[in-house]
Amino acid sequence: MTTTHHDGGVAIDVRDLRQSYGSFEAVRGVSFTVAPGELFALLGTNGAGKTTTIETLEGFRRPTGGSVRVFGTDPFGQPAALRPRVNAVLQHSGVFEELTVAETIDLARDLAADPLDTATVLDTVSLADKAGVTVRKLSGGERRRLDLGLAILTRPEVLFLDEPTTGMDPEMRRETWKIISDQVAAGVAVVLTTHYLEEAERLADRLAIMHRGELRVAGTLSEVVAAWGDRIGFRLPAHVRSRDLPRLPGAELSIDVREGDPWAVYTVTGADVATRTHRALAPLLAWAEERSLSLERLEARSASLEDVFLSVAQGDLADLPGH
Ligand SMILES: Nc1ncnc2c1ncn2[C@@H]1O[C@H](COP(=O)(O)OP(=O)(O)OP(=O)(O)O)[C@@H](O)[C@H]1O
Repeated sequence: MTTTHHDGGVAIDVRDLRQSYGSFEAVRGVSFTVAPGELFALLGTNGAGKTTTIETLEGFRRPTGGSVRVFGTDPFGQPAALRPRVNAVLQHSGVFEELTVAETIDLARDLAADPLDTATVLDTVSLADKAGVTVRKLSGGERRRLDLGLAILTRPEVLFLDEPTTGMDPEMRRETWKIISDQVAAGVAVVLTTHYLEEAERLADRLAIMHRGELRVAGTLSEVVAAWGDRIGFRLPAHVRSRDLPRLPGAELSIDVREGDPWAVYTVTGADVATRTHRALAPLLAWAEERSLSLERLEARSASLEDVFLSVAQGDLADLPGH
């Protein structure tokens, strides 16, 4: 019997998911939801557990703990109920090397209930001029585009994209982002894994950073970077030691090394960061003025997703606001 619950706008519901390979726990209590028309980006270090999470959502693995539901249905227990509604671009595509692009699309169409027509698929993924070329002869980026075409031709309501733009040049990547955002705009719920932070910045409605099987940070891009605060930084002037630097109100000082030189970095966190950053700058400039120091490469900026990612990757969670 098929039981499909309508979960008030939730397409994907992952609760305290755990997944082990033998005695090794690759996913250690992950929770998130994705709504129709929303793109959720799962970022993380190599081996963090992203692919394992996606494969569990696709029904390839039974969770060792917690639960996953897609439209209220258990993808491992009832895969047939979800097959018409879900599709994926996996890391390793399973296409036949000796078929042409058009033959590959036709084969996938034969298996689908209500597929897009071949010309539409070719046009959407800009492979019309490669229709007669065998898959073996496609470039890495073109193969990923074909994979995406095969995924969207079934008109899925949920799309799992596991590193969909790997091997693409910047132009093809941008075109692919447009294809993906068109899917989201049409109401598809998308879970995307990527190592390109810009890809997540451009596409994600919400994102999470995974490390060693756990979601360490999650939220919208602006929530994630706001929680990490602003940075005031400059190259440490010659003959100034870190202990000579002033304390600034609401800011925490650390010393980084950039391009081989020591840098002073003040991190400003808490509510109303922009005002606090502004207030911290005045005493810093006064301090430099009194000593006739010029603060080279002085910058005051919001944290970037890369700052947050690197902190998570380096595991210095003690420094991460909210942890
Ligand atoms: N079939 C398997 N058997 C045993 N261990 C596995 C298996 N598949 C994955 N792992 C391990 O589980 C952990 C999570 O792997 P997973 O592929 O989910 O990570 P990932 O975040 O997708 O990594 P990447 O970004 O490198 O693709 C890794 O330590 C990996 O070595």
